[in-house]
Parts: sequence; structure tokens; C-alpha cells
Amino acid sequence: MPKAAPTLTPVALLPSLAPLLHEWLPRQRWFAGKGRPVTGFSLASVTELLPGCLHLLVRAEQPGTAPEAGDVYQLLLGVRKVLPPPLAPALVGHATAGPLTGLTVYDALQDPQVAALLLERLRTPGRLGPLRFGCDAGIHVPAGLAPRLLAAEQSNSSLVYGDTFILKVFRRIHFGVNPDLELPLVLARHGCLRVPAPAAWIRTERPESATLAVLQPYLRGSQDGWQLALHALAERRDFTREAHALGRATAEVHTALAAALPVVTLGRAQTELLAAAMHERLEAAAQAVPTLLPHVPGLRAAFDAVTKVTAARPAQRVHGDLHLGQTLRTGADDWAVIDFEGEPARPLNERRRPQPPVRDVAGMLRSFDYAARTQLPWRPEWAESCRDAYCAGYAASAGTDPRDEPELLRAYETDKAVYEVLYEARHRPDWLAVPMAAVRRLAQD
Ligand SMILES: Nc1ncnc2c1ncn2[C@@H]1O[C@H](COP(=O)(O)OP(=O)(O)O)[C@@H](O)[C@H]1O
Ligand SMILES: O=P(O)(O)O[C@H]1O[C@H](CO)[C@@H](O[C@H]2O[C@H](CO)[C@@H](O)[C@H](O)[C@H]2O)[C@H](O)[C@H]1O
Repeated sequence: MPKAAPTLTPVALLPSLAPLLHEWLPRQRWFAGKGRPVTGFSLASVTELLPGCLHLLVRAEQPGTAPEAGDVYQLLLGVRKVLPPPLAPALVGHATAGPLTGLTVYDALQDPQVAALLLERLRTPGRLGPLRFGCDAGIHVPAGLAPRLLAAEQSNSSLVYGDTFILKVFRRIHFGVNPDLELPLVLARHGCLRVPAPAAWIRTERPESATLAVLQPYLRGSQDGWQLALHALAERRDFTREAHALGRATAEVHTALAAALPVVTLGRAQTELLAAAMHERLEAAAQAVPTLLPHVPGLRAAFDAVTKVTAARPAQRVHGDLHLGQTLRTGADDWAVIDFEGEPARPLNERRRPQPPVRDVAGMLRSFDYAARTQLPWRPEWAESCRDAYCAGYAASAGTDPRDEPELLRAYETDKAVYEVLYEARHRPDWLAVPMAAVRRLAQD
């Protein structure tokens, strides 16, 4: 890294980085703007986080969005003369212009040295430029834990330290309060043990306030619900016991959230707004993924049905993107729930709105269907029995059975399936058939 710090300003650095990011950024799984070219970049924030490691917030400009409203991504970029062979997969590119000319730029989260120093920085509260390091004084984070980057391709990047802590580094940054720190902190303070308690976090104040990373205890030896469900299916095993326990765990989280944060009542007008938002999302999804178009009238009927039920409904903070991959089995019938970020494609204020808890239930019901659809022969009865067991487990703990609100449940399932069509079209086109099968079913029911 050149020593002359004044050259590391956003304006000066851009000629070094923009050509490299053009190639590298759109190829990352967590890049949310797939399907639209990137026409330019700006650097919303630059901080020398560690020697040889820049912390950047990069705004990607894409057609259809004003340049100042483009998506913002968090990057930790290492700069070295030569990249040692083990770091070859982390290569972003070789700078040929600007202050980094002649240097190699790489994804520093893949560098164990940087990852180790990052944990060290997280162990004490403080600030560095716009960055704010916070921690829970009641949770001891030991020094020197060995880091490893999780191989799973996710919406964000996660580092596991010594199999005792996991640091989630958000990739697409949303300005405002991030529920993935907000809700686990609230739940921990209210004694809910279903969610790993945040031990430390990084926030920024520039260009606006945002949560950048969260460190939590790593649930060693746990297995995620998605993998467990796939194994059960592959071995033609029943999964209803697990589904029942998952229903209970979901209800416990909902009960704790309702006790800790405001619960509101949705009257007729709010229910109509809720349905209108579902219609809007469907319209946008059908424009982006035209295979949805023939099913639009049938799907709309599911949303309209909600407005015909006049009963007032309680709404509260929910998980917002609950699926099997967000659950970890920690013991025989013990489940933890993770990743309270909500659906990454939606604005934060929308994700943080109180919503009927059935929304999370619908997400999980979709997940049983997903799991069953990934294997041949397709076993609809496997998904059906899990869905029933999950609702029964939920009812046993919450005291209210989600199946007693069939219109709302169906509308949320439909809304989720539409979201999934868009998600798969953008991120995993080979999976598109999975939510499309649900779309066909839900449009005809
Ligand atoms: N506290 C934890 N203990 C053990 N594994 C975890 C924990 N938190 C996350 N993971 C693992 O990391 C993966 C990614 O975490 P997640 O919060 O879902 O990130 P993303 O938003 O990128 O999907 C999860 O699927 C899970 O396997
Ligand atoms: O885990 P994330 O917060 O990144 O959630 C996103 O990606 C999920 C896929 O990894 C996606 O979930 C969909 O696929 C799952 C199987 O991989 C399935 O269990 C879910 O039911 C299905 O929705 C999720 O929608 C998306 O937001």
C-alpha cells in the first residue's frame, strides 16, 4: 500500500479500482444487480481499516436507477505487490491506473491475516474514521481465534473464528437500522435463547448510518434445517418430528418479539394496503420474469381473498425471510433461528414494519415444498406432512394455529413464491422451476 495517505481519497482511488470492479463485482453471488450492466462506480466511503487493507463502500451505477441511488456494497480490499499462491482465488485484479498502479488488489476477507486482525479490532469498542466498533461487555471474545471463511455462497460473507464465533459481513449495505443486529439484540435482552446473541458489531456513519458486520457465537456441531431436510428426503425418511419442533421454535421467537416490541392491529384499510403491496410486487416480478405473466390473474385472486376477510389482525416484528436454511438444529429437538435480515431485496423500512406472524409461517411452508421439489421422484406428501406438523408445532406453543387463517397464509405463500421466482431468475436460474411449480399450483387453487 502506498504510504502517502492523502492519495487514498475516493476520487483518487477510483481510477485504480473501477476497471477491476467492473469485472469482479457483478460475478459475486451477493451482487444484487444481476441482469443489468454496471455503467459506473463511485466510492461512498474509504477507510484504511488495517495496514494493506481498505474498507470501502462502493456504489454501483446501473441503468434504470439514478446514479446516487445505486446499490451500495461493502468491500474489504487487500493491496499487495504480489499475491501469494494460496490467495489466488481472492484476486480482484491488477491496478493499471491511479495510486495503486502496479499493485495487486484482492478480496481481503479471504486473507487469514486480515481476518485475524479484524477480530482483534472487534474485541474492543472504538472508532476509526466513520467506522464504529461496538460490543456486548457481557460476552467474552478470546484473542487469537483462527479464522476461516465459510465456503457457502450466500447473500453475505461469513468468517468463522475458532469454531466459537461467526462474523457476518454484510455485502449489500442498506442505510438505516438493520434488523439482523436489531432483532437478535432485542431477543437476547429479553432472554430468548432461540437466537445467537450478538457479541460485537461494526457500524458506519458515512455516507449514512448502517450496520456493516455482526459477530455472534458459532453454534458448533449444528446442522442447518435445509441440509437435514434434504438428507431425510434422500433416505426417504419422515421429517415431521423436526418440522413440529421447528414450528415450536418459530412460535417462541414470535412470542418473544411480540413481548419485546410493539404489536399493532391491522384493520380493513391496512389489510387492503398489505394486499396492494403484494399486487405491486407481483406486477414488478412479472415484468422482470415474463414466464410469470400467464399466472398473474390466478395469483391476484389469492391477494384479493385477503381483503374479503374483515377480522382485525395483530401484526408484530417478524423474521421476514424464514426458510429451512435459516434454522440450525443444535440438539435432538432444539432449533436456533438465524439471519433476521429479512428479504435482502426489500427496503429496510418495509422489512422493519410490523407484519402478521403468518408471514414467517408461509416462508417455512414454502421451504418444505422447495426441499421436496429438489429431488426425484417428487414427493408432495412429504412436504404436506411437514407443513402440517410445522403448523401443529407452532399452534402448540403460540396458542394460535396458522391454518385458521387460510386466506392470509395462502396470500403470503403466493407473495413468497413470487419473490422466489425473482430471486431464482436473478441468482440461480437453474432453480427457477421450483418456485414456478408453486406459482402454477397457487394460481389454480
Ligand atoms: N451462529 C451460527 N452458528 C453456526 N452456523 C451459523 C451461524 N450463523 C450462521 N451460520 C452459518 O452461516 C450460513 C450463512 O449465515 P446467514 O446469516 O444465513 O447469512 P446470509 O445472509 O449470507 O445467508 C448459514 O447458512 C449457517 O450455515
Ligand atoms: O439465505 P438468504 O438470506 O440469502 O435468502 C435468500 O436465499 C435463499 C436461498 O439460499 C432463498 O431461499 C429459497 O431457497 C431455499 C433453498 O436454497 C429454500 O429453502 C427457501 O424456501 C427458498 O425461499 C431466499 O428466498 C432468499 O431470500
